[in-house]
Amino acid sequence: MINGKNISFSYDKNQVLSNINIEAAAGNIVGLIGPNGSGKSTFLRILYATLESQSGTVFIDEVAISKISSRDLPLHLSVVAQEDTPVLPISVVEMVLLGRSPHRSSLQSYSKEDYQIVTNVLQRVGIRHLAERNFSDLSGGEKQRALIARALAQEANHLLLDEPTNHLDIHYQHEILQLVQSLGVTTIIVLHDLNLAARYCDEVVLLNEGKVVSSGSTKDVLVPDIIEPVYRMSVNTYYDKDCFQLIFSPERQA
Ligand SMILES: Nc1ncnc2c1ncn2[C@@H]1O[C@H](COP(=O)(O)OP(=O)(O)OP(=O)(O)O)[C@@H](O)[C@H]1O
Repeated sequence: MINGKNISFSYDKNQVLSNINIEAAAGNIVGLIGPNGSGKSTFLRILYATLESQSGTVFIDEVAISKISSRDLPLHLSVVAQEDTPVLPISVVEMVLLGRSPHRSSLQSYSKEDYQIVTNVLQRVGIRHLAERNFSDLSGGEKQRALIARALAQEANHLLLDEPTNHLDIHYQHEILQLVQSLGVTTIIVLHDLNLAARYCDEVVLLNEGKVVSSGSTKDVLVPDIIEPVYRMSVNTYYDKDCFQLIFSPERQA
């Protein structure tokens, strides 16, 4: 379980999060959605402890994150963040192997099992053929899949993803989210595409201007009355087999 309780945060005097609560129950996928600048990435950074909130607490399986050492945290929590590019040249396989480092001491070399896990996750995200390529030479979508592979190689049972479908073509957007769904890992995922959220998330938390506008089951939150004023778009819903989806059109000018 991942729990953020009463989280507030300001950059200097600019308050960007006010009293945010989120709960991802074991094995659930919770979507964090909201317009540009609503505070999603800031909130996610607080959840993985690269930013410290001025008030509130984050819990991983009911243990306050401040009580988990920085060495142990990656055993519990994998993260795919935005702008996560290595400074030094590194091959794809070396990059994904970094996901295994929390499982060994700094003096230990990677084991046969580590290499096997890395081969498996490269296969699962569809980039096994790129294993020996330089990471920084990959396309945006290939890089994104390598970063997801690294998070999977980490084998933590909690996952935070900041716009993992960024740069991915429509096939891989669905393939990666199906993969995340198949893991059964407790996940909080920032998504801009509300139809992907509708299809793959169990619950969503909708932020606007640093506040929670609505949270709960995906089908209760992603409804026109809630979505239209936040995104200033006209919204209709329809069912694609058993999954509801949204159709957007610009609001008519008066
Ligand atoms: N390092 C920073 N210093 C000061 N202000 C910041 C910083 N990072 C973000 N902000 C501001 O905090 C607010 C929330 O930004 P954040 O990136 O969390 O929003 P977001 O919902 O993830 O946006 P987007 O959908 O555009 O990625 C914005 O007004 C942004 O300008």
